[in-house]
Order: sequence, then structure tokens, then C-alpha cells
Amino acid sequence: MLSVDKVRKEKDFKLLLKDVTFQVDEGSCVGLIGPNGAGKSTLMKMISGLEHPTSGTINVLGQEVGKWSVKKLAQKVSVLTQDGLSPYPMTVYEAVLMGRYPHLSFFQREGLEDYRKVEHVLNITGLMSMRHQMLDTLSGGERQRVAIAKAMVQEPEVLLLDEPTSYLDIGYKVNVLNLVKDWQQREQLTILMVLHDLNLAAQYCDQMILMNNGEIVKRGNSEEIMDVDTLETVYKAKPEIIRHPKSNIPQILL
Ligand SMILES: Nc1ncnc2c1ncn2[C@@H]1O[C@H](COP(=O)(O)OP(=O)(O)OP(=O)(O)O)[C@@H](O)[C@H]1O
Repeated sequence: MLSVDKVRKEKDFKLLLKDVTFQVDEGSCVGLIGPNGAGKSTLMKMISGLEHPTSGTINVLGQEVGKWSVKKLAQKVSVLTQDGLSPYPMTVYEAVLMGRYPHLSFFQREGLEDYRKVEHVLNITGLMSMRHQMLDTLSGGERQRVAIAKAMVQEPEVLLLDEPTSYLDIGYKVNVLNLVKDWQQREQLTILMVLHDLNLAAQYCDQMILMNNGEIVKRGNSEEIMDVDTLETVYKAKPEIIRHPKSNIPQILL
């Protein structure tokens, strides 16, 4: 579904990624974690086709990323960043409708089926009552929800998220991640998500990939990654590991 094979990236005589290799299976949610400067965003930019590896290959849905046309890639892969949507002077409805554009031909206008999809998504994301509100009047958390709605109507097979919750309060963090998780389960979506918050990554991701200094240090589930020695080596801080009282998933305390 998504495979990264021996990817290396050099920039300005600096080695940013060293032989990074991993796969994300169809329908699974993998969290990319690691300290500041580990190379997570650099890797995400290459997977989304914004930058090219110095060597190695990245395949999405069986084809090398660089070989997809921009339009085809936009139909298959949706990218969400921490900034969400820019506060352009357009309504929530118009912004979400833009998610249909990769599916329309150059002169084609959106049709009834596109409007129906937008309305369905506005309902499931709880944005229906805000559909006439201008994007530049929304809070950061609301705008991030609109970004998710726009990505949903795009109907991608792969979703790439780079720190989608970093500027959000705890209520919105959970809200945004629940929307994404429900979507994954409903549509068998394949997700690769950069998260700084290890507790959220452990709760929401099926697997985690821990990066440091441009390399993968460890891949595993929350039991394997939330290990004091592993985290101390990488983050240079010694966390306490406790268990979530409801889910029993390991969580850290600093
Ligand atoms: N254009 C560039 N030229 C030189 N170095 C760069 C460039 N872009 C990124 N880097 C370096 O690459 C390294 C990895 O950066 P990257 O943004 O991928 O890390 P990250 O894991 O996403 O970090 P953070 O969690 O802080 O966002 C950093 O040391 C950064 O300084």
C-alpha cells in the first residue's frame, strides 16, 4: 500500500534521512514519532511528492510517488498539516467542496453527486451548522475540522497527517483524532501520521515508528515502543510508564 525503501535524503551537505525502510499495510494507522529534528517532516514531504529522495524509492498504491500525475496523486492521497487550511475568505462549504476538485476534469463543474458528498461529510464532521461561516472567522480547531472534511470528500485511499493536533486544545485533539479514526475504520483508510504526543500515538495508532537522527530506531505496537529504556535513549528524558485505566494502553508521565 505504502512502502518506503532505503530512502536517503541529503540537503545542503547534510544527511537528513539514512536508509529509511518501512511499509504501511492497507487499512492500518501508523504513527511516526521521534524528537525534534528526527526527520519526520522531511520524510512526509517526500511521501506526499513535495520533495524527492536523494536515493531509494517510495511507492504509494503500487507506483512510485514521482510517477503519479499531480491530479492522480491528489485523488489517491490526502495530506493534512498542522496548519490545516489557510484562512482564505471563503465559506466552510466552499472549502470542503474544493476537496472534490481532483475528481473533476478541467472544465467540469461540480455536480449533484459532489454536493451530496459534501453535505454527507458536513453532517458527520458536525460542520453543517457552520457551512456558511467564513474560514477566516473560525478558530484553529474548527479550521482543522474543515481540513479533515475537505480531505474526506476527496475520498483518498491514503491519508498523511503531519502533526494534525499540535495547536489544538485537548478537546479538539481528541475530536480530530476520533474523526480520523472513525474514518479509517469506516473506509479501510491507510494512515501515516506524525504525532509528538506519545500518549495519543499509543492510543490511536496500530503501530508506531520511532525515528531519531534520520533513522528508524524501532517499530512496534504501543507495548513495544512505550518502553522506558527506548524512550530515554531517544528523548534523553526518563518517563514513568503507567497504564490507561480504561484501555490498559501504556502511557507516559514525565
Ligand atoms: N532545507 C533544509 N536544509 C538543511 N537542513 C534541513 C532542511 N530542512 C530540514 N533540515 C534539517 O533536517 C532535520 C530534520 O528536520 P525535520 O523537519 O524533518 O524534523 P522533524 O522530525 O519533523 O522535527 P520536528 O518534530 O521538530 O518538526 C533537522 O535537523 C533540520 O534542521
